[in-house]
Amino acid sequence: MTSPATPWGASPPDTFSPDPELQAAVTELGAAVRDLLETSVATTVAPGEQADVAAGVRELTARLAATTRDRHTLSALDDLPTFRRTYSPVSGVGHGFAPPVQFRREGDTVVGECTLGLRHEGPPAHSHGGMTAMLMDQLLGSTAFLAGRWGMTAHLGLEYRGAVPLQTPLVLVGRVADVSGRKTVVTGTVALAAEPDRELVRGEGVFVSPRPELLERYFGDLTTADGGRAPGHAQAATDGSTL
Ligand SMILES: CCCCCCCC(=O)SCCNC(=O)CCNC(=O)[C@H](O)C(C)(C)COP(=O)(O)OP(=O)(O)OC[C@H]1O[C@@H](n2cnc3c(N)ncnc32)[C@H](O)[C@@H]1OP(=O)(O)O
Repeated sequence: MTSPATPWGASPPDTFSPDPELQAAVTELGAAVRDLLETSVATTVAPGEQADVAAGVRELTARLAATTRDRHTLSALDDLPTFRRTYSPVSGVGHGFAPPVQFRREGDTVVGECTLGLRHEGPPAHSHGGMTAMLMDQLLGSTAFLAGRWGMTAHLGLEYRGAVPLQTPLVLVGRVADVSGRKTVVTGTVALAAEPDRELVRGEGVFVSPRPELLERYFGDLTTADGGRAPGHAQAATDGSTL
């Protein structure tokens, strides 16, 4: 496999060194919010207690709102060349909704494990179909990325073959199926970790590295956390040779 690359360039992961104190605090806050979200949809405590807790949560939110970033500003913990995204709703340790899933290469596949919670519920006791689609999108996109082929989702197709249970370890496996020009086709599955060969969801995605005009339109205003221009500003490969 080639080194992961994005329109923002390719850099070895060890060239980005985020502030460890910030990383630890964001990870801890993400975990605490995750617990809060999960417990908030599971709690059966009395209405008065829930109202009291809501008031306390609003106070805490006001403290965090003292300084915030807008959508064009990267988090100080994020690195575009290595696609390190701390607040991804699927893989971000700083995101309370995220399971979160970490993906790794295994041979010619990309594998991730996670357990969904009540905050991801669709049909009772089972995953929302949109949540499973989000998992699949991230799995397939990460599979393309870890094969050195960054792209945006142009097409995502899903077959829901079995309901995905909550609070049960899952295994996600992705594989690059085809590569041409700026386009990468990836397939993937979601299964129970205890029964990895029985596919519950099967997906196929087409990931396309956008042409330069689109990159500029989407990401041209991005700045780093300290107000500088985003590193190695977006430049599309025209033929996919570096992606
Ligand atoms: C580690 C990272 C994990 C991230 C996982 C999450 C990923 C995401 O959520 S991305 C967000 C969701 N996606 C989007 O918002 C994308 C919206 N769509 C777009 O911006 C554009 O349609 C985009 C960028 C996909 C393609 O635009 P553009 O660069 O103009 O492509 P275009 O020149 O038309 O086509 C390039 C090639 O792709 C093909 N292609 C484009 N769209 C599709 C499609 N839907 N299906 C199949 N092939 C397609 C074309 O046929 C063409 O192929 P070929 O070179 O063989 O002729």
